[in-house]
Amino acid sequence: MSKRIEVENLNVFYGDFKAVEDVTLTVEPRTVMAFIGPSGCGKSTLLRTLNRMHEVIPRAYVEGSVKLDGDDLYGPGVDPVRVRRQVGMVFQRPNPFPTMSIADNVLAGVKLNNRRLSTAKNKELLESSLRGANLWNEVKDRLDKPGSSLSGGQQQRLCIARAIAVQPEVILMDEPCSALDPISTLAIEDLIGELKEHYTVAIVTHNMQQAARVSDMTAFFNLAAQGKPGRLIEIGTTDKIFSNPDQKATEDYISGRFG
Ligand SMILES: Nc1ncnc2c1ncn2[C@@H]1O[C@H](COP(=O)(O)OP(=O)(O)OP(=O)(O)O)[C@@H](O)[C@H]1O
Repeated sequence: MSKRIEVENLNVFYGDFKAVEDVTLTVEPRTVMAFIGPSGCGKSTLLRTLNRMHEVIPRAYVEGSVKLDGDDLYGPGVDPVRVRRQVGMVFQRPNPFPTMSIADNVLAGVKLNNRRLSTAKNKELLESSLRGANLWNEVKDRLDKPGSSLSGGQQQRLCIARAIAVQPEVILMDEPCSALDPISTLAIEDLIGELKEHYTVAIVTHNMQQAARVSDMTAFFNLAAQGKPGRLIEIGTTDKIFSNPDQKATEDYISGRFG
C-alpha cells in the first residue's frame, strides 16, 4: 500500500513567479519526511505538487517530475483525480463537512470515487478507517451525529479517517496540528507514528519538536532572498539534521536563529 515518492529537478511556478527551484528528493515507503524552513520558502507549495493540487490554482504549473514507485504523476494522460485518490491530503484546519454525519464524512471520498460497496463493506470500512485514525472508541456510539459536533482534534482525526478510507498509498499533511491544542497535537503525532506502518507520509511543520518527534527524515528549505524561489538546502535523517547538520543555515534555523 505504501509507495516511494521521487521528486526530480522540480520547479514550481505561480504564473511567472518561480516559488520552488530544482528540488530533488526521495521519500521512502513507510517513512515520515518533515518539510521545514522559514515562511514562504515553498514547503506547502511543494507538498501540493505531490498530489497535483498545485495546478488547481490558475496559471500554476510545474517542471520536472514526481514519481510514485516509478510512475510519473505528471506523465501524459495521467488523471489528476486518480492521483489524488492515491495521495491523500490533510490540511491545516480540520475541514469535515459540518452537517454531514461522522459516518458519512468518513465515507465521503469513497462515495465521490463512485465506489459502490455493500452495507456490510461500508460498515467495515467505516470502522477500520476510524480505528486507523484512533477515533473509533470516541465516536462509535454517535456515528450519526454531525462532524461539527466533534472537538478540533477529533475533527482532524476524522479528516485523517476520511483520507485513509480511500486507501491511499501516500498521506500528505500540511501543518496538521497548527489549529489544535497540545493534547490533540500529541494524539495526532502518535497517530502519524502508526500511519507510517502502512503509508508514506510527508508533513509540513513549523514546530521543530514535532518534526524531531514524528519524522525519520527531514528536508530543510530556504530562500536565497525575498522574492527568490525556495530551494532544498539539506536533507538527511532527522537525527542528523537536528544534531549535526552539514549546512550553517540549517543549524541556524533549527536553533531558532532565524525564521
Ligand atoms: N496562490 C498563490 N499564488 C501566487 N503565489 C503564491 C500562492 N501561494 C503561495 N504563493 C507564493 O509562493 C511562495 C511559497 O509559498 P508557500 O505557502 O508554499 O510557502 P511555505 O513555506 O509553505 O510558507 P508558510 O510556512 O508561511 O506556510 C511564497 O512566496 C508565496 O507568496
